[in-house]
Amino acid sequence: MGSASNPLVTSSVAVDSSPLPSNLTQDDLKKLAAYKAVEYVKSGMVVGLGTGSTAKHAVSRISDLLREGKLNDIIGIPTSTTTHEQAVSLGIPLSDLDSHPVVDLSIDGADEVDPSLNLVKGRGGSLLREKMVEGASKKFVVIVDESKLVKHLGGSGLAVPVEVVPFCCDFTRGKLEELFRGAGCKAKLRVKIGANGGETAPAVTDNGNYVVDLYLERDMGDLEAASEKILRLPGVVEHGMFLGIATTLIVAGKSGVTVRDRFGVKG
Ligand SMILES: O=C(CO)[C@H](O)[C@H](O)COP(=O)(O)O
Repeated sequence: MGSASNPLVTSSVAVDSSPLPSNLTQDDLKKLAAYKAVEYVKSGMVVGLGTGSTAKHAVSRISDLLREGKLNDIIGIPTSTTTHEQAVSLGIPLSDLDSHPVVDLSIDGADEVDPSLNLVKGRGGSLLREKMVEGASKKFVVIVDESKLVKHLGGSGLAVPVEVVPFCCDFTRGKLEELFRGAGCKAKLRVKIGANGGETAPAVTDNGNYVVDLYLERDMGDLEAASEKILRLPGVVEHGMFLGIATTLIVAGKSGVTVRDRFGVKG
């Protein structure tokens, strides 16, 4: 895994620089990025299957290509129960990291991407399994529409998720808020919204844990240091900052689809 603080050498390649039709929806852009990413999938690969509204397009594209005989012998490693269910329903053969500890390629969305290809993930709640699978991948292709690009992680003003154990989760929430007080942090336990619109209970991850969402007013500074501080807190399981893990970024925006590779980290 690379370092967030290393200067990066990246290439930016416009694969379709002609502007896209202006009536494309955000979901159309997600699909364009996902389909581009699936071009990296080759027969015989073990493929990490991401979670979320962007990744689901990639999963469904892989299944189409398997059905059409354009791909063969793919083994998918799902990053959530939701993706597991989608892949099963589409007939994609599945396994896990115990049986396939090396993943050739993973494809997944992200909530934020900074200029060094560091990510925030986990607003969909699957950050732990995503980090395990994508961290075990030789290549990790991130697929986003352009709304996900930020100057620094946390810069969207939306959540930076942290998965915590349920035991005394408010204690852990408070400790997390204290850690980033200098960045104007507010830490909130994620709750499930009930059918009537009221808050009912903490949201529970696939691993039986809770999520504390960090909302930052300012840049948290050195990301590796921030990561270390979070992970040192007893009660924290994992956080949603993916530092130096992504190898390729595919962005779909009004001006076209671009691909950026990050060199010197993974093959
Ligand atoms: O990290 C994730 C789930 O835990 C998702 O990849 C992330 O939330 C992006 O989701 P979407 O593609 O729906 O915008």
